[in-house]
Amino acid sequence: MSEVLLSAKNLTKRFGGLAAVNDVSLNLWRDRIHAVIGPNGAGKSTLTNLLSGDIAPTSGNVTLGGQDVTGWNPERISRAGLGRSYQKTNIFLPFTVWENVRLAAQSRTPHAARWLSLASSVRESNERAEKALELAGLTSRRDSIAGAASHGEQRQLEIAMTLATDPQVLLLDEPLAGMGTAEAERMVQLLLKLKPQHAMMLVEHDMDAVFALADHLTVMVNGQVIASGTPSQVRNDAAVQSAYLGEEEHG
Ligand SMILES: Nc1ncnc2c1ncn2[C@@H]1O[C@H](COP(=O)(O)OP(=O)(O)OP(=O)(O)O)[C@@H](O)[C@H]1O
Repeated sequence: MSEVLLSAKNLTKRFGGLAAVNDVSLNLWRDRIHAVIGPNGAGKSTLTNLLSGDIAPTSGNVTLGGQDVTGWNPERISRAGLGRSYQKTNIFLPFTVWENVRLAAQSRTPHAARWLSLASSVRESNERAEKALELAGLTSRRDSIAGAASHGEQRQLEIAMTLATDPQVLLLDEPLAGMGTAEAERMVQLLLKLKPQHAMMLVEHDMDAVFALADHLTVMVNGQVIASGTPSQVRNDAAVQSAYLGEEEHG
């Protein structure tokens, strides 16, 4: 039986008179990929920012692993088990792939242990980094300079850096953006591999990937959820077709 790892209830975020996210509720389950789709300006990034703590909601709340995390800062939410990959890259380009993942793993070490360089904490973060590198399929690229890696490998590296923080919930912002067919296919396989251990929310414009990957879809327009359900329920929803999918010419 799958479990709910993150639950958002009646989330609203207002910017002045604009409700960028308007009364949105959703659950993220372990072993399920939940895609959030919608046209530009629908509120997908704002929703992601609300879940990760990058911005605080005007009203509503977020529960992570059964704990109310509403209003917590991103670092505290990350420590509570939420990992987020950003559209804009966080990679240190002159460093190697390994060094980037190692730094991300180290950020999870308590400050005191970090400064004292406790052997056990160094060992622990090395192990987390090794595991993340392997999960992301980058072990053979560990000594490559990140800046010299392909676009697809850099996106894999971002996921490895997120995994190094040992998250239960993954928020992935357009992981397929700018990828060619082969790279996109590799990323799809990676996300499917990560699925059993994680609850995943995917914001993605690539509709083929969304329909190939998602177990559940939430469709947003103008800050509101206009439909939510399985891909086939959403695909056949008249409101979705006229508001969004029709424009994509998706069969
Ligand atoms: N910091 C802000 N201040 C004011 N308005 C904002 C702010 N952030 C977002 N908005 C507005 O909120 C609405 C939702 O924006 P958001 O970026 O969440 O949409 P989106 O679905 O992620 O779009 P895209 O697919 O283009 O990334 C837009 O009208 C946007 O202009």
